Amino acid sequence: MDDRGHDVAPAVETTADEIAAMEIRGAATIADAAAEALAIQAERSDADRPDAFERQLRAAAKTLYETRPTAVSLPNALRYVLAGMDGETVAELRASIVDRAEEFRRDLDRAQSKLGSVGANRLRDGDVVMTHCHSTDALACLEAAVEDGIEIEAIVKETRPRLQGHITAGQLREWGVPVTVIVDGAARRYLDRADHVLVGADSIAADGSVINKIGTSGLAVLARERGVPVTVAAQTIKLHPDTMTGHTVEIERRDEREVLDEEARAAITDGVDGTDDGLTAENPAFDVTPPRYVDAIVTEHGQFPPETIVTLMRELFGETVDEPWERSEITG
Ligand SMILES: O=C(COP(=O)(O)O)[C@H](O)[C@H](O)COP(=O)(O)O
Repeated sequence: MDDRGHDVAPAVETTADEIAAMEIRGAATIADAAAEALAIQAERSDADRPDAFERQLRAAAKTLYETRPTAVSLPNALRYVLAGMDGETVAELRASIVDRAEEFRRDLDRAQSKLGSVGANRLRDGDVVMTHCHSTDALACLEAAVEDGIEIEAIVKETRPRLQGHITAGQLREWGVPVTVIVDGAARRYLDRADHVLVGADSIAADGSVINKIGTSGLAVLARERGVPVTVAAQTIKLHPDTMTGHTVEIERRDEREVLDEEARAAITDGVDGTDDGLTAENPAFDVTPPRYVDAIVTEHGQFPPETIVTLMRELFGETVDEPWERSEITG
């Protein structure tokens, strides 16, 4: 039994804790880790009956699902793997989950490299690309461009409060791309030098809205003002099926101490008598960029103006939103 009251393998709990603590982070990486964790649950299950095995798998999925609410790649991954659970015996069920998780992880990889080639087509020699946060889908486009011999430069927003921009900067330097790191507030000034804004996504809604790291929407508005095109790199696992029926995407609110730690709080309240209940910090982790500020969404199926993404969603999910991220209850 884990701290969340679910009967799951310790390795699944560890993965869930790492996702919650953002040691595993970024929508695609979270999906990959969740699929791997379900395979581990299947491999290590001590269930002696098929119904007990299924219950454990659904409990593991629930434990993973409850970690972070915004990246739809997480429930999409869990549902996809669970939907492949098939067999009459524990051994058959186990094999089906392990195979399905492997297939999922392979497809995720393939989709990202395909998307990378599509996105690289938007870049030309000498282009300067401004990034926000750290997105493996966005980086796949830049990697493909570098591999094609296209010379690019990057302006990397540091991305407060967790500074994921530093991860982006490190990766780009490894590939030999010249990088300028800026504070988030300097974006407007540096957009004058940028030819593209390139970001990832945690979820894409049916109306083409892009849900990504807090600060993305402000950057997109500024980019429109400056006439710099905004490209969103997002595999179809980021398409949010529930938004096809009018649901909105939950925005994660993280601990205020990420914004204002105890030392900073103490410095601000120095001289205030007693407990200063009047000082709070807000820490929404994501925001919503309306489709009118986005020029293109790049997926493994090609690139789309955001307003047309619903057509791709209908093609992939059908009217019943069954495919390819098949619906199946995460809990039993
Ligand atoms: O907003 C973030 C990460 O937020 P956090 O650091 O809070 O998880 C990334 O842009 C998307 O998840 C896409 O990443 P990827 O392209 O790797 O899926």
